[in-house]
Amino acid sequence: MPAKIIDGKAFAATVRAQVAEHVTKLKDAHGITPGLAVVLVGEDPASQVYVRSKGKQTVEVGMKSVEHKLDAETSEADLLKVIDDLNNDPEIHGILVQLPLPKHLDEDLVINSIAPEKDVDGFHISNVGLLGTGQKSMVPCTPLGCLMMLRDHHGSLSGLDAVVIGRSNIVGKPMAQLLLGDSCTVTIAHSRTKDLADVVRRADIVVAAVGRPEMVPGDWIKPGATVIDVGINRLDAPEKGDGKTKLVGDVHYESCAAVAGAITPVPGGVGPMTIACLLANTVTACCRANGLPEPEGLTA
Ligand SMILES: NC(=O)C1=CN([C@@H]2O[C@H](COP(=O)(O)OP(=O)(O)OC[C@H]3O[C@@H](n4cnc5c(N)ncnc54)[C@H](OP(=O)(O)O)[C@@H]3O)[C@@H](O)[C@H]2O)C=CC1
Ligand SMILES: Nc1nc(=O)c2c([nH]1)NC[C@@H]1CN(c3ccc(C(=O)N[C@@H](CCC(=O)O)C(=O)O)cc3)C=[N+]21
Ligand SMILES: [Mg+2]
Repeated sequence: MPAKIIDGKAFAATVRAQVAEHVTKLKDAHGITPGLAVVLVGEDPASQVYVRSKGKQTVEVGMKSVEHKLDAETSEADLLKVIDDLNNDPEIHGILVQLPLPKHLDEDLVINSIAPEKDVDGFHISNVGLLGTGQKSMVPCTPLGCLMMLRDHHGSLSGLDAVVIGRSNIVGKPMAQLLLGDSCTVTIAHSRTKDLADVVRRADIVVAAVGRPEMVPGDWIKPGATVIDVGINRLDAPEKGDGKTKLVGDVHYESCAAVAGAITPVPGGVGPMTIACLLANTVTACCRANGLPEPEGLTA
């Protein structure tokens, strides 16, 4: 039987509808509008597309959207000043600094300068520590989106073998924490892992977050396993015409879909869920800032 395709685009639309409903409540009952600020340093075209689509969706769910575009040579002091102003702005409940930053800027320092309660990416050391100790935190958007799709598909994840390929601070590590929190037996694989194929073959759940186009072939997948493809790789697609490109994930979709029980496509899988979870985190942050009840089912 071919795999069930987990439709992240449709799922994200339902998450955004829940966010929009909660935003309306906040406005009508309390006169509060959640606000999200996105800070982009430099002119990476891919980041610009992504920032634009976040801004558009933020407005569509009824929230305030602010974009700070700083040039690539911005000094650390100037960037920290922008963040400090946003930390102190009562109309801003969420702050996202688009990564990666230009090399002259210290990413850890910059991220840790965001007020933890406004850190809707969940990258601040304080949120990382809270998540790792099972306390209420801001949960990173991409892993949260993956978790929502996994819970929806499986019901309970308890006791399942999960393999996360990739150990980055923004995807792999927090993903592993969330799976552990849902009582999976978790393995984190990376570039030094021996016999990756054998490790992946044991998994009921495979999350691929590597950044290598189509590197996971179908013959690594246990029949019936769930495959979550986080990878976003833009490749040239001369077959579509001159200068055209296409997006592919970190798994080889066709061969994996032939053996998996369920799989997320690229595009239309994890990506849209990431943005929806960013909006969800912003509403959650706004509710916490105002001592109001949080939307249910929109965090881990
Ligand atoms: N859909 C979405 O919303 C998002 C998608 N992404 C995408 O997810 C992917 C991963 O992103 P990110 O976590 O930031 O990437 P990083 O480059 O930060 O991390 C990649 C990880 O993959 C590991 N890795 C590299 N090569 C191999 C290999 N041959 N075998 C096993 N492991 C390997 C690395 O291991 P080591 O640590 O040993 O070097 C590292 O831990 C990218 O394609 C990115 O574009 C990212 C964020 C959001
Ligand atoms: N501070 C920070 N937080 C992030 O969450 C963050 C970041 N920096 N830097 C870059 C990565 C990447 N990322 C994506 C989110 C959505 C899509 C997405 O919506 N993708 C669509 C396709 C978009 C297209 O066509 O290009 C899809 O998969 O269907 C992709 C990638 C978030 N990131
Ligand atoms: Mg990275």
